[in-house]
Amino acid sequence: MHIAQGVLKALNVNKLTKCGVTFRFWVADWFAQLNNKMGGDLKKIQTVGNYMVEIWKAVGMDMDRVEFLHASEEINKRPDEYWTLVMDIARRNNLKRIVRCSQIMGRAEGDDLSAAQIFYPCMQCADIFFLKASGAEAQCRADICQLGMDQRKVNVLAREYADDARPKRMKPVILSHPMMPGLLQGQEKMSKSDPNSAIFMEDSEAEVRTKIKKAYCPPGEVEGNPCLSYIQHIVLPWAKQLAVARAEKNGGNIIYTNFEELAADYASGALHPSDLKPALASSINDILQAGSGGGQRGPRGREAAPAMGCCPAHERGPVRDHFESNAEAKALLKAVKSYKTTR
Ligand SMILES: N[C@@H](Cc1ccc(O)cc1)C(=O)O
Repeated sequence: MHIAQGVLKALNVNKLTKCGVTFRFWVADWFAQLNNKMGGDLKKIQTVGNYMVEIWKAVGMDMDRVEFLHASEEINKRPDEYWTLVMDIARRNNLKRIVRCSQIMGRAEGDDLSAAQIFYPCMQCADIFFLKASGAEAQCRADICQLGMDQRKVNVLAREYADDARPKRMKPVILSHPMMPGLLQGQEKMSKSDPNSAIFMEDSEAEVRTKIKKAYCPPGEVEGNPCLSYIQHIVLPWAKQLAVARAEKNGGNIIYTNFEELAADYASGALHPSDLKPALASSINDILQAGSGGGQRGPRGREAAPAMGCCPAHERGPVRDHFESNAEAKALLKAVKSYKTTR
């Protein structure tokens, strides 16, 4: 799992549950199978699902108002309701409209899609109206769809369908998080097949340093700079600050608590990539490593940074430790690493 799926998701969930929202995770095992992930092996897919849940728990997602639902199980509990919805959505949309949703499966519209990949968007759209607790009223739907920007097309389809359905249905609110770019030049997206394009939740301290060192970070350029995206969307929201250790001649040590100030300094050249990158790597390592004391450790010679604001200290970022010290988690990670991914 890359850091956007791990940390960004946990941040979003914590923000929502803090406001009183109940967050239902739809563990989309059947969807991965329809999309031929893991060669369509449902057992492997479910192991990957369990590993993801394990990471979210370890990274400090506040579990009080979080539920995990497995698509394959939930659909089989109320098949009449589910498939009636799927058929109605399929009947009210032409093939072109469904194919336009291909991005939600990581496919392009021009790809040679299987018939399963035509089911997929119809089913994902149905999920939104199916997700309320069983026995819910006929108007049932997820109130808010919180997914990545890459899932927007199907969420819009659901809003359109809400108007087309008879009787009409309530429209869901779409809350999309931005997509994190890949770390290397020209990588619009992180790629699971190129380990250097993303930080993974179980990367070692040294791997994080090497990846950030290699990352694209053109001096003075804020737009399209993946290092700055990481700071804006992951480090600052999580750690509330970025502490940069700098030689006196380069301006001395500085702590940023807000992205606009950091971006302005970066754009003007006052903050240089060679000072920014080690700070970013340390900060990511703090997020992933409980053993270092979470957010306590600033760059060398600095006063300790305050603890991460996002969650209680005892729940903070023990991802790396967890997968080392917990036998079950360790076995899960080993199994997942042994799988060959399929496109
Ligand atoms: N399409 C999503 C997975 C998903 C499937 C069904 C849903 O209802 C929601 C999400 C993805 O690829 O990440």
